[in-house]
Amino acid sequence: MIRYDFSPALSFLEAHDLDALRPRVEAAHRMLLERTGPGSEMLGWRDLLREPDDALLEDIDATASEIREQADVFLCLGIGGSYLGAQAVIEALAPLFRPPVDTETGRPLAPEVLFAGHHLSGGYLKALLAYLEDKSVYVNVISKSGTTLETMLTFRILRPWLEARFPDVARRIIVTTDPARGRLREMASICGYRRYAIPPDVGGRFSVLTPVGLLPIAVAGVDIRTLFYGAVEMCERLKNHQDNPALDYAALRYLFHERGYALELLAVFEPRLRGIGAWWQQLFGESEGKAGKGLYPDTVQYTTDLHSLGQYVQEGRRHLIETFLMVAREPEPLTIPDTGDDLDGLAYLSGRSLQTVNHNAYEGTRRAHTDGGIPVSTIWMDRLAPGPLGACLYFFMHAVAVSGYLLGVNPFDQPGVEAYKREMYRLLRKI
Ligand SMILES: O=P(O)(O)OC[C@H]1O[C@H](O)[C@H](O)[C@@H](O)[C@@H]1O
Repeated sequence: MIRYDFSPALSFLEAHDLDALRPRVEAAHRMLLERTGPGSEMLGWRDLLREPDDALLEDIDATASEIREQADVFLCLGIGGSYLGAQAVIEALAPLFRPPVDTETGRPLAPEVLFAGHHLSGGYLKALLAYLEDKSVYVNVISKSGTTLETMLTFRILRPWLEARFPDVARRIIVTTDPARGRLREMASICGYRRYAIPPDVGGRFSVLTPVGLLPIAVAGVDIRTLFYGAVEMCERLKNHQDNPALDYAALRYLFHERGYALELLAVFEPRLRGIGAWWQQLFGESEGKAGKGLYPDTVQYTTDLHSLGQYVQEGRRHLIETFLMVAREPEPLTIPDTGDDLDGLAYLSGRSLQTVNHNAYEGTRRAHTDGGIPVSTIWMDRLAPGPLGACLYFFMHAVAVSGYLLGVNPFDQPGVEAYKREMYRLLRKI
């Protein structure tokens, strides 16, 4: 379900570079599989795929069905890995605009899934509260630590608002947090909120296939079982050293990192994949950005960004590599009509699909950027559907673990994130 084509990038390397790196790539891969690398206590994101908990998937689906029945809005409070995975999969697979409506009742078939607690904007939250007025609201408070300021402050503001409007408020608040510790866990126990557990050995940026991502994704109407088992299948496939696209991707990134490249652009041609890019940025940035190492991860959405950043990518500083994330088979094509005239000079495209034009835009961009001195490679997902997307999520998680080990860092911790928090709390205690 995932194919990685790195042939264009090879022209920027010596013939033996990849083969010379192979033993180190396999050693890094063995570290992951045999749990001998740094951070091996945090490999729950693989274990939950190797021993699927079908009862949990069914429970999440049952809760999601209740929420889909009862709620107009499902509000997810979380930041970083506690919302990026859910947002990414929902953006990729759920209806793009308003959810479909029940033809008899006129009610939307699914609630709007909205996000908050991912910043400290008072204006945003005031506008959101006004929007939620007179709506049936369920809230999922998601925090592994149970102490993250943005999430918990937002919940502090929302709690009285919910209590004033919903007599069954305890039923409408679902907490996803550590099963044994943290303030949020205690609050849920004291206030009688329903709880889902984030496995202690799964880090936030690796938690999309736990209840952190799966409950919001299920509420949005996405088939979480097929998503989950797409990842299970990919986890099984990537156990082999041979014919392993995740190892090839990790190796290519490492080779260019060692040759002084500083950034990686993940380029998508489908706006629905922009959220996957944001999730990928945290996954790679937070896993590799340590000890002065790591390619800075950035996401671009083409062809849109070719009209704003295309100049830089084509002729700016040659310090970036470009990885395209493409969908091989598009859903129902949109055909360009024959308008009976050629006023726009585009009559020659009549009868072709817009998807065909977009794919040719990709091919043209790939060639131009290669000619412009950018090492380009492409990750192909065969369809934009739950199974292939689950495979894609696991592909990136597997690749970043191996890539982090190649860099000689622990891919599963994030000590640097505490620095700004220390400064911020020092100031907050003085206000
Ligand atoms: O889930 P939480 O504990 O609230 O953490 C949410 C996010 O913030 C932390 O500071 C880390 O940088 C992230 O890895 C994490 O996903």
